[in-house]
Amino acid sequence: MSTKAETIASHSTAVLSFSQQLWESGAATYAEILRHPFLTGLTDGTLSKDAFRYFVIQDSHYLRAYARALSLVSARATDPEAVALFAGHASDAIAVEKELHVSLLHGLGLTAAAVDAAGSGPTTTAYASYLLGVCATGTYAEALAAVLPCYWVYRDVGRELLTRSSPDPLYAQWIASYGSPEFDAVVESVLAVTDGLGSDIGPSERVRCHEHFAVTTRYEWMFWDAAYQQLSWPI
Ligand SMILES: Cc1ncc(CN)c(N)n1
Repeated sequence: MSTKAETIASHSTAVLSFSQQLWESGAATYAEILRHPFLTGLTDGTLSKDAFRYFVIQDSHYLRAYARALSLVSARATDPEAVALFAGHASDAIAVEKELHVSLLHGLGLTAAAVDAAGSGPTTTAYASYLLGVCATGTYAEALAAVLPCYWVYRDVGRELLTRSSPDPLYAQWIASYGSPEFDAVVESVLAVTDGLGSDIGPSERVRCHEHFAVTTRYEWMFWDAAYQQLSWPI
């Protein structure tokens, strides 16, 4: 039986691009994400507004941390185009929090003050801490592998959900934003940067990249699950 490192190394010599190799580490979780009742409830309109409210509030907190993580990815990049790409995405994450969430929050009867008062929940805090930890202390490739599911999972979920949309206008608005051609172009640019790194990465760093990708894909599932259950701090 081959070890995890040998399996990953054999993929790296196969025809798969680096991003496709990483995707394999999160593929089983991605299949579960599509089946999660939060997402099926978005498209059939049965998701409770309280669960969606929780999600939008927590996503505001998440996007603040995500912007800081992307700034760290930008600082670790050496290619000037990648530096500019991730710095731009960090700035965009702040803008998304302001624009998309302001309109969604308004539609949900929430205010920015309510978002601040709710604070970052347990799953948001854990996910954000993991991202920031890897981006601050890992290599550039590790940082990229950790943030990649945030782009890629949302793009693919957006695409998938767009085929079904939602009878609920607020849910349809959220689905349209991640299923848009503009977001697709953003994700493709990050996948191109990821694939450009593939041959420069050593075996142990490659294993860590796969671990980060698998963990943050799991956190994506957990983020929707936390909203579905409206998880709060136990103490
Ligand atoms: C939790 C989470 N993950 C990813 C995304 C898309 N950037 C998001 N808005 N929120």
